[in-house]
This record gives sequence, C-alpha cells and structure tokens, in this order.
Amino acid sequence: MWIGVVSLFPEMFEALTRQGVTGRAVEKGRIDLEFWNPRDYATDRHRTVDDRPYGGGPGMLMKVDTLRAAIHDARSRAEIATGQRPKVIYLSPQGRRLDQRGAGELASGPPLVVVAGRYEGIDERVVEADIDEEWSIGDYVLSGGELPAMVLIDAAARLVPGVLGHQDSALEDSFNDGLLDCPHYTRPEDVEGRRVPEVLLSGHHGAIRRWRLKQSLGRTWLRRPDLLEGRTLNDEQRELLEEFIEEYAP
Ligand SMILES: NC(=O)c1ccc(NCc2ccccc2)nc1
Repeated sequence: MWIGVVSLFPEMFEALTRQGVTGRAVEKGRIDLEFWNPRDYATDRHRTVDDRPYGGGPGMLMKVDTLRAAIHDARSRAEIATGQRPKVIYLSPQGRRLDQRGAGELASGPPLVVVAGRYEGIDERVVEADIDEEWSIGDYVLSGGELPAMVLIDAAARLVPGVLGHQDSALEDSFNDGLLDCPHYTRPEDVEGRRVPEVLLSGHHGAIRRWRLKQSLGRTWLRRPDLLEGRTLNDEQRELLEEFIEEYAP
C-alpha cells in the first residue's frame, strides 16, 4: 500500500518506519511511505509555513501556498507510483471517527495522502479543494495531526495482506467482527496462584474456540454493550452469551 504524508515534522513518523510490524512492512515493501514537508516549499528567508487567521483570534493556520504545493506534489507522486488517484485525508477533530471498519476500508482502498495539520488547522478552502475525506481518531485536540496520522496509518497498514505474520491475528483482534477480544494467556501456567483456564491447556480446539467466543461476547456485553445493539447473534453466539450472563449474575 502506498501512503504519502504531508507534515511539518516528518521525523516523527520514524516511530512507524523503523519499528515493529509497520517497520518490517516498510522494509519488505508491503507499505511505501513517502513524505512532503510544506516547509520545503517556502520561498521566503524565514521559510514561513504559518499564517494569520482572517477575522483575528488566537493562533495561526498553516500557510495556504506551501501546504497546497506539498499536497499537490504528494498527489502527483501517488499517481506516478501507483497509477491510481490517491484519496487525500486530513486528520482533525471534525472528521469521521476512525474505527476498525474504517481502517479496513482505508486498507482496501486507493493509495492515501495523509495531511497532518499543525497550529489551529488549515484554511477551509484547502479542505474543499484538496481534501477528499476528513478523519478523527477521537474527540480530543492534539498539538498536531502527526500522532493521529500515525494511528490511522498503523490501523490501516496492519490490515494490508502480508503485513502481519499470521494474517488471522488481525482477524482475531479486538473489534474483529465487532466484538472485544477474549483474554489471552502465556507461560507460566501459574502467576501468583492465578492459573490459566484449564480449557486452554486441554488441546480441545473446538472447546477452546467456543471458550474464546464466549469470553469475547461476555466482555463485550459487560464493557461495551453498545457494540451488541442492532447486532443479530447466531444461535451459538446467543447460547454462549446467555451462558456467560448466567454464570456472571446467577
Ligand atoms: N482527534 C483528532 O484526530 C485530531 C486531529 C488533529 C489534531 N490536531 C491538529 C489539528 C488541530 C485543530 C484542527 C485541525 C488539526 N488533534 C486531534
């Protein structure tokens, strides 16, 4: 998957490009990450990249011409590198809330150009002219769009085929088919008297699958009942959840 990033602080993205799953995916060429810094398009002596807001008020906005030039070059590069027109995304608290389903859509869609804002954001005409979709990672304001951009890129990249070692581990993640994840255990069998559930040591894969599904359903019921609303459970799921509820509040 090809992803272009427009940011004043491209070095922040080394957290993605040099570490872990995403770092390996970049190394293996599963993910191409390229960067454009609006500051490189500044022509004045001070290399200005911010500008004052019309109407006054505190703070600055990203300067229009340097930002647009960077987005334009990233878009052109995407088309040359992939033969596809990219989807240009802007991270802001005003955007569509990112969730696992959205990450899946982004992972299976066209190449992305991700624009990370700084200051108080960007001129609305740049949003209208150059941005295809606005996304948010949550209802809070950060000092810049870089961390949200990295969250979005990581969430999407790990769903790109071949990025995760076990493809199915992405499927078993929390929010896979909309349920929270079950509890996980590894060695030792006993941690301060707390033992691993026997079923997981039994080798009975059917029982293990059902136990994990029951735990996922139960946890979702307990912690995020909203995720169960409007969702029809199949017979097995309904049975397992009823069992869980029975045991939880007999
Ligand atoms: N919740 C998010 O996804 C998010 C995105 C960006 C951001 N900060 C940069 C910015 C501030 C104001 C306007 C536009 C961008 N903070 C949070």
